[in-house]
Amino acid sequence: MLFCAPWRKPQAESRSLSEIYKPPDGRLTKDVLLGEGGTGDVYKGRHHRRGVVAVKIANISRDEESVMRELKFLQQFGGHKNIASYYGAYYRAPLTECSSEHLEIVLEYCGGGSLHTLISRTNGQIPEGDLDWLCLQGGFKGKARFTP
Ligand SMILES: Nc1ncnc2c1ncn2[C@@H]1O[C@H](COP(=O)(O)OP(=O)(O)OP(=O)(O)O)[C@@H](O)[C@H]1O
Repeated sequence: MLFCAPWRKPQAESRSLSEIYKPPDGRLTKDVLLGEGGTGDVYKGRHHRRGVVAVKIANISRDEESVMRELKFLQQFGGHKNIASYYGAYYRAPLTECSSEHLEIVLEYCGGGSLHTLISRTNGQIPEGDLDWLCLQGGFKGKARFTP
């Protein structure tokens, strides 16, 4: 049986985003562009402790609410076997007065590519065994089964 936690009014966060999401203690590098999403571009990168990761550059100046919603989701569900793990987020101040503030969201790198890529690559003819596996999973991170 499922129980819902009682709703509590969120406490006003008095700290700034730059205080909450401090830049990493080590280095986070970005390499090739993996894709573009609603909240920002995603790069393959390397984190000093996690190794190969995906880094989403989320523009908080443009739509802070969507970015925070996505972050909340990742913090809550990132440990699920079908959802990329969330490793942390780092605040990047604007470089100039005209540029934007960003959060660099560090995620588990999923090397299998997207379902969309798989459909295109197989011309819509996903092998039956793979299809069974995908349906059973209800989604996929692509870590085990497919290679890019
Ligand atoms: N953890 C990851 N590992 C590998 N590639 C990723 C990862 N996350 C995203 N990508 C790549 O970046 C693309 C954009 O991902 P993103 O999650 O930002 O957007 P989306 O899910 O396609 O759309 P939306 O932002 O609207 O939810 C994906 O299609 C995928 O190619």
